[in-house]
Amino acid sequence: MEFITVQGLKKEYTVYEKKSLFRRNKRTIEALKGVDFTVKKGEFLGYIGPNGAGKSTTIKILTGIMNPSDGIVKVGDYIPYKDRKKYVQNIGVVFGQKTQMWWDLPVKDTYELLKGIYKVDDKKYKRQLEYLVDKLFLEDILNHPVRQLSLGQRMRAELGACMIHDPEILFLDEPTIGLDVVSKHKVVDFLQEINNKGKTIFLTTHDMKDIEKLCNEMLVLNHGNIVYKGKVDQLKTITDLPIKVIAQMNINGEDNNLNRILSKHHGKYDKIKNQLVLNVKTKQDTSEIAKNLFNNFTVEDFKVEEPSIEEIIKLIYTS
Ligand SMILES: Nc1ncnc2c1ncn2[C@@H]1O[C@H](COP(=O)(O)OP(=O)(O)OP(=O)(O)O)[C@@H](O)[C@H]1O
Repeated sequence: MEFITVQGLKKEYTVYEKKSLFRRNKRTIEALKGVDFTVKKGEFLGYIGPNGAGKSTTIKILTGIMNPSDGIVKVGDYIPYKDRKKYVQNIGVVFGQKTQMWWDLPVKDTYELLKGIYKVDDKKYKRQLEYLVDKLFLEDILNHPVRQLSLGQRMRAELGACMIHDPEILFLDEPTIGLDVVSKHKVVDFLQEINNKGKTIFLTTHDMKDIEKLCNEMLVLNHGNIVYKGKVDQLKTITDLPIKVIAQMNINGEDNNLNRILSKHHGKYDKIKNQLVLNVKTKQDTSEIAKNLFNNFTVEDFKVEEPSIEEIIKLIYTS
């Protein structure tokens, strides 16, 4: 079932640039140029793109903060920018670079204010708070003012805040930005846990490791257009970046079999390091090569290196 539907989404910003004391130029920035995608209920979607691609603009429109210039946007039964008041009862939002909590209040007071704003009944609030304290390790920070928290503690508190009303969907804009490894683990594990429980998550991040770990689907945005949508692991099949086969093996003199492998797979044999490096097109090729090498040579070490998601993304961004 589609939960989010976006069709032909466009957003233009008008900016004025000062030309002289009395004159200014009007310029239109096309931040989104007709974006289409759907997100299913329970999906964990990674939304990525280089700086200025239009990710924040999309999130602002999806969360009802901003109107689109054109196109259709539907989340559940709502049109975010039209039904804003009712709509926000059903969503949770975290902007990693901004706090949405009351800076001077203890975390718990913010939660209680949110309880009132979202009209969460006492029993449900108590249950949800217990759950969040347990899963986000909030016990020690509940009574601390937000301004005293470390970035990692604050992010856990923010995630708790956006879950007080137990929304169906979360929009997270860079929730792990600047976090150390331990804090990041806690956030990532929590997101995995709530997605396993059925929450739909729309995540923007520059961190490919988070995307690989968490997301089943991904959208890649570049210059206001979607340039890839599909499974995270399938991304590896859309570029022709080679798979590297690296073998440690000692070869004396000329060997016709080796020469054939080298020319077929654009490879090199380094006689000083005793190392063979091949650039292979498909995974099937790698098992054939392994068979051939192990049958015909003394192979001390053999490894296959697939292109990383970072390399693929870099290629997509620059093409
Ligand atoms: N309020 C605004 N007024 C004018 N131009 C804007 C405004 N907000 C964004 N833009 C422009 O729209 C384009 C898309 O910006 P957006 O912030 O959505 O990108 P982004 O993918 O979120 O980038 P980043 O990763 O740097 O946050 C950029 O060219 C940006 O300069």
